[in-house]
Amino acid sequence: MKVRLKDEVGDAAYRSWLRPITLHDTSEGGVKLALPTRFMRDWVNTHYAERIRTLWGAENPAIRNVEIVVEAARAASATQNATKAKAVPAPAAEPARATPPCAPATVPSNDTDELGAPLDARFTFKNFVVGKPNEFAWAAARRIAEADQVSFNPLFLYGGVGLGKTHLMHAIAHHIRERNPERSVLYLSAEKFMYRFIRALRGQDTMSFKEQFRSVDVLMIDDVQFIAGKDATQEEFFHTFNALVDQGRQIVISADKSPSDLEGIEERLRSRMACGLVADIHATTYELRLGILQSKAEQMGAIVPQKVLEFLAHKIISNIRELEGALNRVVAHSQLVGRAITLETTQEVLHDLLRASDRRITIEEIQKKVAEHFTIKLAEMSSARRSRQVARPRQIAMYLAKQLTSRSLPEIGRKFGGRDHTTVMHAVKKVEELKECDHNFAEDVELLRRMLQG
Ligand SMILES: Nc1ncnc2c1ncn2[C@@H]1O[C@H](COP(=O)(O)OP(=O)(O)OP(=O)(O)O)[C@@H](O)[C@H]1O
Repeated sequence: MKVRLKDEVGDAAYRSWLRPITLHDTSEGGVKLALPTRFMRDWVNTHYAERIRTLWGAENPAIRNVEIVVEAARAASATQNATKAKAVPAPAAEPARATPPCAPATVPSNDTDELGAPLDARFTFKNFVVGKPNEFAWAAARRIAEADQVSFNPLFLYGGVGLGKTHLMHAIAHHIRERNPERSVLYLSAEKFMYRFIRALRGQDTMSFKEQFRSVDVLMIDDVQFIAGKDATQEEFFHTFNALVDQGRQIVISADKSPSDLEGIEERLRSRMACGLVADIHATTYELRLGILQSKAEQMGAIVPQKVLEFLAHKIISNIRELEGALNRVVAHSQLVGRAITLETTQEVLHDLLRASDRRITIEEIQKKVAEHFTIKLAEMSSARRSRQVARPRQIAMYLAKQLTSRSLPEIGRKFGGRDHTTVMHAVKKVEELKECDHNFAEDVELLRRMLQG
């Protein structure tokens, strides 16, 4: 039968799907054929089962029932590998996330596989402070973490830089693993997904890539905006996504924008990503910032006067990562010099940060100043017009926004008529190139910078 099938489906498909089939057991009138993973079983069931039954029936008329199953022993080891694979260090090629100060780092693992990315042990629900800006995302994340059955698929979390998307994703993974260690949870960045995919393509090993990704119970992909414009990776992700949803597995995705605002992502993938629950995390409020500072100080076992916490919550408003960094600096300084934390020492230690936040230049200010300087309408900063007369000042404004504010590329792009982060990147590069080769241009940009910095 296998020879016949090989002729019919071709060598590659045969090697991928049919050669691994083994005879599981036979009973009167029936036979069970086994495959090592659920994904392979489902694939063979969908694509080849009918043909197998016909051929089997022709060769063995007494066999009326052919069932395709997952062989327990091999399946268990496949699942175990997938489960273990998630908590291992990222390969060197994956740019590491900045490790926050005092970080007790990641959940340890002895595994050598490198499918997923490590989880930060501090990013739990217990350590996540809930407030108005994030309560919806938090509630959705808890629901996913606590549910035994998929209620909405995928969960799509989005929000600005450093507002807690990764923290919530790790919290979901920790919670599921604690409650149900049997469930395989795979967390990784979209960048790492792409890296793994390219490696599989190069090594002509896409079969095992597909198998690994499609046999997990929960797949979590962080910063999906990274695959914007990466067509092959999107295609693969699209199929992985569909295969998992079809099998009733949970998917959680994060991004810096909502699915409908993601540029460079194919329409069919965007609409798939939007069809579950989309939950956003808004910019922080004073109350949330204060709550987070209190919680972080407590976790660090540091005595920080309430006045200092309130001062920081008022002053550091950009994002939670920066807020946390400021508190870490104040506490570290006090421990190193052996002095209690006061409002004065805090101002001293953070003088650079506070000066920047006192005179925080906004993107709107930059747009206005640049538009005035080049005598174009302010609206051109966000318009779709591409003539040099308006495009160049727009690029300069993007460049200055990158230099003079702490906004991320996607945030800057949003302020310029919802442009993609790659457009901002291109603008920054272009202005840098022009500054190098055109002295007058460089002077113009420098003048604008000085005017903005007062
Ligand atoms: N509600 C919260 N409670 C406690 N800590 C928080 C909260 N939100 C964010 N943080 C902390 O802020 C830092 C940045 O959060 P995180 O890395 O999750 O942001 P992000 O939204 O994924 O950012 P990016 O867009 O850069 O990927 C982390 O140290 C995280 O623990």
